[in-house]
Amino acid sequence: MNSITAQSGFAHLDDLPCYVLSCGQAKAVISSYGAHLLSYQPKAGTEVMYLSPEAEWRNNSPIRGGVPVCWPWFGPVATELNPEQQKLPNHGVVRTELWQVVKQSVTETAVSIQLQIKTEALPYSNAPSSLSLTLELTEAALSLTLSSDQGLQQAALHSYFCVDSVHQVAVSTLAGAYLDKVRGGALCVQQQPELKFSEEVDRVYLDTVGELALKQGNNTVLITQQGQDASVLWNPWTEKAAALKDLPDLAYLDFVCVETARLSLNNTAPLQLVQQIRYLG
Ligand SMILES: O=P(O)(O)OC[C@H]1O[C@H](O)[C@H](O)[C@@H](O)[C@@H]1O
Repeated sequence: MNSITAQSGFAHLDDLPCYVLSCGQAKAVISSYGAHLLSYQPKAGTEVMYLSPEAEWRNNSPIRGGVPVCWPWFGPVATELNPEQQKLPNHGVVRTELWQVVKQSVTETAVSIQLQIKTEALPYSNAPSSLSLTLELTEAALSLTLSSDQGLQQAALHSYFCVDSVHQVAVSTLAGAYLDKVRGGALCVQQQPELKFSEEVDRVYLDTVGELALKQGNNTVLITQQGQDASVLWNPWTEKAAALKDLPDLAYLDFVCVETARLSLNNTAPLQLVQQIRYLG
């Protein structure tokens, strides 16, 4: 029977408020803390998302792993959004807030939940705004849709995908221009369609296509994106992983981040950012 059930705690994250969605063999777990997807299993025993065994959620910590929601800025806040130069967190303000569940739906073919957060004022605007994340699970795929009636903001679905070994993974199609944050944001061009990992990667791909494929061995995860103007590929590699307190030193081997992002600060259109994840075993 398809269902949505409330659950307290997930993995080692005691008391974390969660919802478990089941659709046929597929299962997803989302927390209302940050509207944070924690797990996606297209079938029993097959986990698609990476969750750090050292992730924390108390004391205002964003959860390391799953799908953090970044909004209304990505990375360090841009000066345009922070004219008073306040000390503001990386990746916006909603990763560590409790969201409200505003809709739930269970049918024979799909299970969905919508979470919403309202803010009275953002650092750069006194206008109230609201943001919602809809998670839809079918037997074939999991979709995350992040929407807001506001433009002029940044947003990202910062997905951590688990891999057997980062050395064995390729992400395609990523040919084209990218900003290399490991090299001070230098504008570079990738000639080949695939990205393989052999060092720290922190790249903002600008010519981003609607469907990316994360391949390893016989498995492929298809990542379909809409509403994005960039895809961010991240793996911290050895030194940065060791420096992150909520990630085991060797955990850089276990995941890659493929992030669907909208980074333009000039886009006035309402936000509608979609990432759909499909596992082909
Ligand atoms: O440690 P966090 O705030 O979660 O950020 C983790 C990473 O997110 C993105 O991938 C950025 O491009 C990286 O520069 C950043 O290090």
